[in-house]
Amino acid sequence: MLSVVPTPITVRVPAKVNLHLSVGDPRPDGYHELVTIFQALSMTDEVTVLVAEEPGIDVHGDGADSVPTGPSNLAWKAVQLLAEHSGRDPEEPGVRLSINKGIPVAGGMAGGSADAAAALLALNHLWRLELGRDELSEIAGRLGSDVPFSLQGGTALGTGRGERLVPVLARHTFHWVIALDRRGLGTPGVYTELDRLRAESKPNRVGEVEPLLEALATGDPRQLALLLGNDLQAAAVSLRPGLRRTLRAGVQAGALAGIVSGSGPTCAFLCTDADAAVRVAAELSGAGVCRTVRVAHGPVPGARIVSEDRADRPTPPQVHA
Ligand SMILES: C[C@@](CO)(OP(=O)(O)O)[C@H](O)COP(=O)(O)OP(=O)(O)OC[C@H]1O[C@@H](n2ccc(N)nc2=O)[C@H](O)[C@@H]1O
Ligand SMILES: Nc1ncnc2c1ncn2[C@@H]1O[C@H](COP(=O)(O)OP(=O)(O)O)[C@@H](O)[C@H]1O
Repeated sequence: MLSVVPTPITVRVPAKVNLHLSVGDPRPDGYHELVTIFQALSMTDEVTVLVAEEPGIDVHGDGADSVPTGPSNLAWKAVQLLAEHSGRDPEEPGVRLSINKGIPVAGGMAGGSADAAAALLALNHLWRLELGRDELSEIAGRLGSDVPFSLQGGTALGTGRGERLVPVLARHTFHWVIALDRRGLGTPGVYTELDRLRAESKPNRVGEVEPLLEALATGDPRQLALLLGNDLQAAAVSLRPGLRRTLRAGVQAGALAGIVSGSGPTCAFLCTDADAAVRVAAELSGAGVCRTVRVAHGPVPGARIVSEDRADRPTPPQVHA
């Protein structure tokens, strides 16, 4: 018997940085109420989904060794949730995932969330579910607080756990230098450390978000640099004191400002323009304060299909006997 097998679908999905991250008190469900501004950056993962009798995941690229390939992989959880949602057997979804990591693992740049968002979008097409963005975003929010933003991309205001999003006007491109640390930091531990610090002293809190929204609208990186703020930074630095040196080194290298990205330990440095970012990156890599340095820009779009060769297209499909 002949059966037509849809060809694989690849989705490219961006990392994020939080330009503003205001963390409230813990809620009864253990999450913290946030007011955050996400920006999607030009560091990306690629996730390919393909129909396969033998389900599974393979992971390639930077940090692949520390990404789980079993059921705890967030992208696999996305496969199972979407299978369940669409009446398939979540234990036998009949697909393989191939993940190519360009986003640092456990770096505070939402790499796992990005892969989950990519898997949702790719399967929506592979399985021809035709779910709209709102429905996908609702499913994404059940996988993790950052997953809806990985789908949406651009620049957005996040509230609630970070999953309720409103797009933000940011007409200009901002240029960043990203300093990757040698080891990751676990997100829950960083939130717990912030609660601990707050119980014993009164660490500074970031201010209101409105001035930062105005700076984004003007597109002036100097104005934006003055307003970057992250309540989790103190907790990340407390757990990883070496980050203080990294943050200082980036500014000494010529960045306008530096910030810990989300729960860290990655640090993001805002630069005046693309040339300045290249200069800062070169100097920072020579300072020996981090594992590696990259240049990125934002905002960029959220998860999007970069290769699609569906059976209903004029190109011939693969045919398996
Ligand atoms: C800190 C942030 C900032 O954008 O990102 P990362 O730096 O980790 O990428 C996010 O809040 C991380 O979002 P995400 O990684 O999706 O977190 P989730 O899977 O939903 O939750 C993991 C754990 O983080 C804590 N958590 C997360 C979100 C939130 N608003 N309050 C919390 O306290 C909880 O301990 C939760 O059990
Ligand atoms: N697809 C995935 N990519 C990366 N990490 C994953 C993935 N699925 C599960 N994880 C686990 O999630 C943890 C957090 O990873 P990641 O999402 O990259 O960081 P962060 O939450 O700091 O943004 C990792 O330590 C890893 O064990």
